[in-house]
Amino acid sequence: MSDAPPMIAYARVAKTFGGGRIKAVDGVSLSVARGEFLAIVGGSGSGKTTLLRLANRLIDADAGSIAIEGADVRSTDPIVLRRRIGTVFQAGALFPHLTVAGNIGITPKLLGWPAAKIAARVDELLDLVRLDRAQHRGRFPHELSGGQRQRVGVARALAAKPSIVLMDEPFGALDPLTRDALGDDFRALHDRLGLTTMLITHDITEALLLADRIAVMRAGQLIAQGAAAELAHSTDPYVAELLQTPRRQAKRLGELLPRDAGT
Ligand SMILES: Nc1ncnc2c1ncn2[C@@H]1O[C@H](COP(=O)(O)OP(=O)(O)OP(=O)(O)O)[C@@H](O)[C@H]1O
Repeated sequence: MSDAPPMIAYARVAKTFGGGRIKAVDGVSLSVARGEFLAIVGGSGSGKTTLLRLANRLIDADAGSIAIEGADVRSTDPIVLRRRIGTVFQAGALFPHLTVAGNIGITPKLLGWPAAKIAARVDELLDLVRLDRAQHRGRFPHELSGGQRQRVGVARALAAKPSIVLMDEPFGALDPLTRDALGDDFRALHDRLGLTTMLITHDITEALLLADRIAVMRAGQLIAQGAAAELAHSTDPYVAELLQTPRRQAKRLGELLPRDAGT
């Protein structure tokens, strides 16, 4: 066992809004190991986005602490934090007036990289997210499909070589096939680059298929966490309910698409 601290560690974290009336995050303790892919699932308003925003200090916790590689985020310069943490949000989060190259290069530009180095990095990232360089570099976001926009969003998040990627429903607005392909591609990138990823999704099937571990949020609380097989043994009724749909679908699809069909 390594003594290295977790990449991300939440300890009894709480965050309220509305003068304390809304407990968005309510006493959450959660560790994410280096190289781990963690999915956060839960209903609307359960605190998923708030949990993610606390990690890169878009908002600050009211109680508890959050550490990145053992260092409290409150004592880390937010600029340094955002360089180490890439973020990908829902479709449409690109700057509409900037080209693909402009969008991908924005963080390196803010960090003062020379133009030639930014251009080389943009091309490298276009390759990484499997978009043809010449075809896409000069396009504007409105000239791209939803899936291409999200690939640019991933490239932008990776531009300054972060070790952590936070994703908030990144594939939510896409058609199922594009969503599936993008999810698989990102998972491969996560593995190849040795990233640590936290991904929010409403879709428990997506979480089960992509993540190493799943954290289940409900009313601001973390009610369960574990790999698929561990969640399958949870006695929590909400977790059981969440797993019902993928179980039913898997059974039905297994019946509709028998392995030996057509042979
Ligand atoms: N800036 C804010 N001001 C006031 N209330 C907020 C703010 N941000 C979040 N909330 C409230 O905190 C709770 C948790 O919100 P959060 O966005 O974290 O949930 P979520 O699980 O990400 O939801 P969704 O899946 O719908 O995006 C909700 O009741 C929400 O209305």
